[in-house]
Amino acid sequence: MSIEVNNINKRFGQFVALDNVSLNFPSGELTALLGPSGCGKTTLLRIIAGLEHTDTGQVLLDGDDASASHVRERQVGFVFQHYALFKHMTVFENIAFGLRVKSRATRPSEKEIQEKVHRLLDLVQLDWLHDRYPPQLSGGQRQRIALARALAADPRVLLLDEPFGALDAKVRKELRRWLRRLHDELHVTSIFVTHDQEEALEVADRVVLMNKGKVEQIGSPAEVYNHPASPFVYGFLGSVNIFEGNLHAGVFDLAGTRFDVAGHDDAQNAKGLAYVRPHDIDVTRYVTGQTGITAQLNRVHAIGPLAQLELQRTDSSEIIEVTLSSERYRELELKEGEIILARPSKLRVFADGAVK
Ligand SMILES: Nc1ncnc2c1ncn2[C@@H]1O[C@H](COP(=O)(O)OP(=O)(O)OP(=O)(O)O)[C@@H](O)[C@H]1O
Repeated sequence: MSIEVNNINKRFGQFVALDNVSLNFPSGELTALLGPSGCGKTTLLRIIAGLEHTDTGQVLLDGDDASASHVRERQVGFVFQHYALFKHMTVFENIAFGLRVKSRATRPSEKEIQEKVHRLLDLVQLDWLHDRYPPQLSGGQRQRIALARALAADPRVLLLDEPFGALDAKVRKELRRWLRRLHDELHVTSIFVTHDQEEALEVADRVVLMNKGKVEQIGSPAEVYNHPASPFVYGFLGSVNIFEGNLHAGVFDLAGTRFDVAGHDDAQNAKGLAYVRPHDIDVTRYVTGQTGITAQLNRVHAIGPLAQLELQRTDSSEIIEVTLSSERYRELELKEGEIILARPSKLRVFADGAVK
């Protein structure tokens, strides 16, 4: 089922939680809603589910206005961070619960319930735990059971609100791969809320980046990571260095090095801010007369295939983060404390006024 939200506005008192949000969630895709705490992700999810009303705007499910339809009619499955499984029921009965409470006319037979629950337990690879009680499960197992329980009702949409938020890093990683595989099998339209950028980039078909109740960017994980549309997205997805420079007629001057930058032809001696990823900076030993940002090499952290360098500009106290391959770092034979030159190989410039 496809989901469309149009011009959604939502306030809590004076606080604007969602500011004119319009989005499309294509059928069968797994979309991540990503953004910092309080940006409105959960509110949007609850509005789609029908658990929260909008002030203005529309939710369309498969093209039909859902405003009048009750939560139950929307056929939405939920998994939350702390999903309350019934502690006094076995795993099997937890999953069967939604089927058993159906009205007599729609309730499956006992045989059908048995078959369906075992099928779901197979799907989440936990059939061997069917007669355990929730307190006898690990956190990761509990979330997989929660997902099986959400799937029991044959939802047309699956909404997951930080489903792995309470688990430790290693289990989170395993579970997000597992979720991706499960999604590839089932293809239920799914929306996944997270504030963890790595999780969103690894799991989702598409990422929606939100900030302060607004959508900042929508795209595939590669698009949003490689081509951030705004300074916020740059800063939120990975580390970034910000350099101030002069922007004039399509040229950005950074400490004497000039870069042609697209989209700024009209700029007249304006202040610009260049956003540069740590791996898009090269460094060389200092040579008089060569251009580049002069900096002192403060510290190096070289473990594994990458070397992380911390530099301090000599003309200000600003710190620059640089990532090199360990091989390149060894070739350079640099020493901590040495003065070196840093040169961005790729940058994206925003006029100062565009930076919020
Ligand atoms: N029922 C409510 N009453 C008042 N304010 C609310 C209510 N629900 C949410 N808010 C506020 O709306 C904003 C958005 O909340 P929301 O839960 O959607 O954020 P979020 O992006 O999911 O954040 P988190 O990652 O912390 O869960 C927050 O500032 C929150 O305090």
